[in-house]
Amino acid sequence: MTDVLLEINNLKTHFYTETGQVTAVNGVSFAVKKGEIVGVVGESGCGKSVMSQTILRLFEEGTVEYDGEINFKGNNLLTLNKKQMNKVRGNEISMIFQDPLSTLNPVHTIGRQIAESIILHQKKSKKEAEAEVIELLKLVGIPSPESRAKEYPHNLSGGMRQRAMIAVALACHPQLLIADEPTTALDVTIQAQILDLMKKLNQELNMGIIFITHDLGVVAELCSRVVVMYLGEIVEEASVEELFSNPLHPYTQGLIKSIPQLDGDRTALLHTIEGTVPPLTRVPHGCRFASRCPFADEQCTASSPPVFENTASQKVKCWHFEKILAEQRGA
Ligand SMILES: Nc1ncnc2c1ncn2[C@@H]1O[C@H](COP(=O)(O)OP(=O)(O)OP(=O)(O)O)[C@@H](O)[C@H]1O
Repeated sequence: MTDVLLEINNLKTHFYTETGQVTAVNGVSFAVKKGEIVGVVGESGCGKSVMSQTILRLFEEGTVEYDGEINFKGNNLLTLNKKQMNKVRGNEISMIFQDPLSTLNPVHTIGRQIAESIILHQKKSKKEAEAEVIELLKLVGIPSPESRAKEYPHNLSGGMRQRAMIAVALACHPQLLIADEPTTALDVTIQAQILDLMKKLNQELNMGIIFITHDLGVVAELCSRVVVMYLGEIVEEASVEELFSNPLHPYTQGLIKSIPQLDGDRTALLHTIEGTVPPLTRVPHGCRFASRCPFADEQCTASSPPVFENTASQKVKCWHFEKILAEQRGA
C-alpha cells in the first residue's frame, strides 16, 4: 500500500490573456503523503496560488489549459469530468483562503453553512448534521459553539471567522486540505493559535495539508517538507531541517537570509533579494532566477538547469548546486 496521497507530475497551467498565452505554472512535480504537511513558499507572483487552484481546477473553463498529471487516490484529476471533479472538490479535497469573508456566505449563519456542507457531502439528516456542527465548532476551538452556530460571519472576530471557515472546510472530512495563506491577515497571537489548530487537525484527523505561505517562520513551525517556487517552477524541495540547515538554491538562501534575526545586529539593514519577480510575459531564457542570482554565469542564461538530487529528500534546480554544497561544507 502506498502512503502517497497526491502526486503532481510536470504540471503546467497556461492562461489565455488579451496579450497572449502565459504559463503561470511550468512543469511542477511534487507529492504529498497521507497526514503530511507540505509548505509551498516563494515571493508574491511565483505561482503558489495558481498551482493550488489548479489542483482543484478552480479556473474558468476556456480561460485556461492544464498539462501534466495530478494523481489523487488513483485518478488523474485533470481527466475527470465536471461531475466527478465536483465530488472531489469540498469532499475529498478542501481549500481555505486568506479572507474568510470571500468564502463564507454573509446571509447564512455559521451553523447553517457547516450543516449544509455536511448534508450535501455526507448525506446525513438535518438532526445529525446539527450535532456534527457543534462537534466541528468545538474541534476548531470556537467557544460556546451552540450560540456561535447561530451567528453570522460579520459578527465574529477575524480569528473566529478563520476558525469557522476551517470548520466549513472540514465538514466533509477531506483527506487533503489546501490552505492558501490562511494566517497572513491575522495578528501574531491569533496566527499562532490558527497554526496550532492546523497541527492538531493534522494529527487528530491524519489529514494531508498543503500550506501556502510567504513566511518561512510559519514553514519552520508547521511543515515537515517544503517546496520553494520561483516564477512558476519549483527550484528546491527539501525536508524542513535540510531547508534551514543546508539550503542549496541561491533563491532559497536569499529567502532565508531575509528573515529578521532577533539575536543579529539590529542596526544592520535586512538582507533583500535584489530585483523583483519578472512578469510572465517576460520570462527569461535559461534559469529563471539568473538575473537576480549572485552565482549566475553564461551557462545559467544559456539553458534551464535540470533538477539535481542531493539526498533522497532534497532536490535543487541549479547549475551551481555542487559548488554551493562544497562552499557550505567548507564553511
Ligand atoms: N487568471 C489569470 N490569468 C492570467 N494570469 C494570472 C491569472 N491568475 C494569476 N496569474 C498570474 O500568475 C502568476 C502567479 O500568480 P499567483 O497568484 O499564483 O502568485 P502567488 O505566488 O500565489 O503570489 P501571492 O503570494 O501574491 O498570492 C502572476 O504573474 C499572476 O499575475
